[in-house]
Amino acid sequence: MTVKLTDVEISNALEQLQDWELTDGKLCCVLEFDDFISAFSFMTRVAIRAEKIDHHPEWSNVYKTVSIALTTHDAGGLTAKDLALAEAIKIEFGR
Ligand SMILES: C[C@H](O)[C@H](O)[C@H]1CNC2=NC(N)=NC(=O)C2=N1
Repeated sequence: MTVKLTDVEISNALEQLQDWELTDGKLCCVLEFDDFISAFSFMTRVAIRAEKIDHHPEWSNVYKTVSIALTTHDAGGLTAKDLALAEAIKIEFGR
């Protein structure tokens, strides 16, 4: 059973994660790349990391923009798994 983060834990996490905001209870960001191939290769790298930690993003890609929303469906809110995936995304984005 995955434990939901508290409001304090969420606001602490948001302070660490620049580029991210809370929208409808999900951890969201919109990332811009130089071109489509950079955006899509980023998504491929994140997909491999997501599969390894068994936690998957809700996301979409339009040309060189990738929009991401993280939540834990099993828990009905944000958990440590979302923070772990956000960290992996941050590493792959390069900040
Ligand atoms: C069985 C498996 O662990 C679950 O279905 C996982 C897979 N990836 C997941 N990803 C996300 N974002 N939320 C989940 O609740 C979730 N559950």
